[in-house]
Amino acid sequence: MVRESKDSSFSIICEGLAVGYSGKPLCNGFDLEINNGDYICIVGENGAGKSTLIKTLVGLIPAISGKVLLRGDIDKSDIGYLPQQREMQKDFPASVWEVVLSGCLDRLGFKPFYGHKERKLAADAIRELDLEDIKNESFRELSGGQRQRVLLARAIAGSKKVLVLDEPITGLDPVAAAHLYQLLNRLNQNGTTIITISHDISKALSAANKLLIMSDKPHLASEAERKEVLDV
Ligand SMILES: Nc1ncnc2c1ncn2[C@@H]1O[C@H](COP(=O)(O)OP(=O)(O)OP(=O)(O)O)[C@@H](O)[C@H]1O
Repeated sequence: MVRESKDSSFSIICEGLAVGYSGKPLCNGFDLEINNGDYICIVGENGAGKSTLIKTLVGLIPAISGKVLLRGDIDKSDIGYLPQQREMQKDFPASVWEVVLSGCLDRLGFKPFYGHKERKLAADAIRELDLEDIKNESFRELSGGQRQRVLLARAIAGSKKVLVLDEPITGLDPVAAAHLYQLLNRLNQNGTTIITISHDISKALSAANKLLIMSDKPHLASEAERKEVLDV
């Protein structure tokens, strides 16, 4: 049975959720509740279905069975998504500003153009991620670390409620990766709910309050499992 959280103003609830492709599940149905303020790190072996779960959570692919419910003060447009670097177009012919602004597309509804509100959200995200100096530069000419920051700004412009990040440090050098973790911590401390996949488990875990182990039976790690993962 799904528990209603009284402390949070919203929850993302997986109810008997099984994810996969072409009707074939990668896992058994499982229950999970994500509350606002959570920082969840998804871990598991290669091919376990971590990215598939994330894509199902953000609504890019349908669940095989069960469902994802949004409860409380949240809707689909409140969930910002950062795909894996290898899945996005690196030679996108747009400026940093245009890429960040495009994060507000979902907010436009039936409006044909970006308005003052969307421009302000994009400008705030650019400031927050320290991108003002490069905001007129071409996205395709940036380094991997800069690109990742721009894409994070894009996701934040779309929503600061929930950020779903698929291996956000892929391709980043250790310094850029450390900056990214600091930034995610700051966002989380300021109220953004974060759901991330990371292979750098010890770093991700130092910030995450919940660890979701993706396997045949996806579940939140016990304290003992958490310690075990950290010791590996
Ligand atoms: N579009 C797709 N159609 C069919 N099968 C897919 C598709 N994308 C991924 N798969 C398969 O689903 C399984 C899970 O893939 P997924 O990318 O979710 O795993 P992962 O845990 O994120 O792996 P990794 O740690 O290597 O990134 C893999 O066997 C993969 O080959």
